[in-house]
Amino acid sequence: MATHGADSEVGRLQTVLLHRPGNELKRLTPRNNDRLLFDGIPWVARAQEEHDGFAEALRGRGVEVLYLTDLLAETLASDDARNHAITTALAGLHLGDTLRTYLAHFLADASPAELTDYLTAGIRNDEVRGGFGIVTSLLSHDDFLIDPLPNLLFTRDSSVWVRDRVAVTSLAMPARARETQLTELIYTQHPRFVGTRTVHGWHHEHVEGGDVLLLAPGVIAVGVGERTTPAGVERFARQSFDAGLAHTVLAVPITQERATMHLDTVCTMVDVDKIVMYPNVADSLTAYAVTPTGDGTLTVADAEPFLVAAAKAMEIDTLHQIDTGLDPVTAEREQWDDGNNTLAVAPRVAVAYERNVETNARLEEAGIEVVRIAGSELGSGRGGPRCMSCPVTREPLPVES
Ligand SMILES: NC(=[NH2+])NCCC[C@H](N)C(=O)O
Repeated sequence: MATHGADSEVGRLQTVLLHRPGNELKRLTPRNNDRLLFDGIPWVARAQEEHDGFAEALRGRGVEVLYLTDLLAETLASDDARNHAITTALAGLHLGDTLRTYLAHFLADASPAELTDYLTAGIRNDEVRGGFGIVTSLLSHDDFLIDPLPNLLFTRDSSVWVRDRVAVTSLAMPARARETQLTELIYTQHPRFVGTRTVHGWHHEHVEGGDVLLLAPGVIAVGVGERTTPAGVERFARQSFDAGLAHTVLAVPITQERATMHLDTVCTMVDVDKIVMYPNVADSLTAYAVTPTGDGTLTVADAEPFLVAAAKAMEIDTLHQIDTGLDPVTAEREQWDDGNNTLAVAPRVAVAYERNVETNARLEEAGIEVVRIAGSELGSGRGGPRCMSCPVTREPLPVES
């Protein structure tokens, strides 16, 4: 088993998990896009081109790019994994036994590549050639029997590596819940990952990877808002302490609304002690430091300004906020377009959407090298370079002497 893991947001990125957008995006219509968490209908071919540009930019920096669908298809070569994937995908109570039995046979006959496509792009009622019964008649022709997963694109949310373990997350929105069945399958059954120890899981309280920031080795910030719940952060903190993954978890309340669905929509680390932050929240963001007591209980400190609590936990003088100095309107526009959602490939080198001209200029003024990528179509799902990537391996940060 290769060694995987990450203990920061900025250690040199070695291996990353991406999902190249595919047929699942072709399922989006003006009637289902809200439910499927897209703000528009992307031009799929262009989204793929943009995504290929993203992957190339990463490879150009020496990063190994893994694709989720490749790993899934390889995983599904095993009968055990296939059976598991089929059973969980068909567990929904909307199917009924007649259709479920038909689909189970149909999917069992599919090749690993075909099955991967069905599991990610879904199956519509009118695409099925058998299993006809009362459910087929009463569902409408465009109802999904297996939901498509257009948000697989945002691999950050469906798993997160902390040190040498991977947390399979628990996604809050029904449109995304099934994603973690796939990441769990990959991490438990793909030959590359067999033996990896996991924490959390889709059956636990909600925690999404976009809320989890590895501020420094041993210090994890977790946003709590639309996606990660208070109970989710409690469970995650306890598990992280028990597994020796962290000594402090900072629970960071964020506004429960779409524009700030995850902590990484308002701030991301760009250096060991530098964070780019949406100016409109910078003054109000707070954190509760959660630490273990040793007897299994948790100590919760009073809320403090986020940057103060973070610096204390990280044992540094100051966590510097890159002051983008933007006026509130420009700041709000660029936040919406994921200007603060950068992916560090090394300390002081960050991938960002080219469209966020002002934020990028401020990053450069602060000494951060910005690797720009196109994202006009990718951005319609509301996610930037950080959301679209799950770091599997980062070089550990050098230990300060
Ligand atoms: N880590 C993130 N900010 N992910 C963005 C996810 C966007 C996705 N459409 C959703 O609503 O879930």
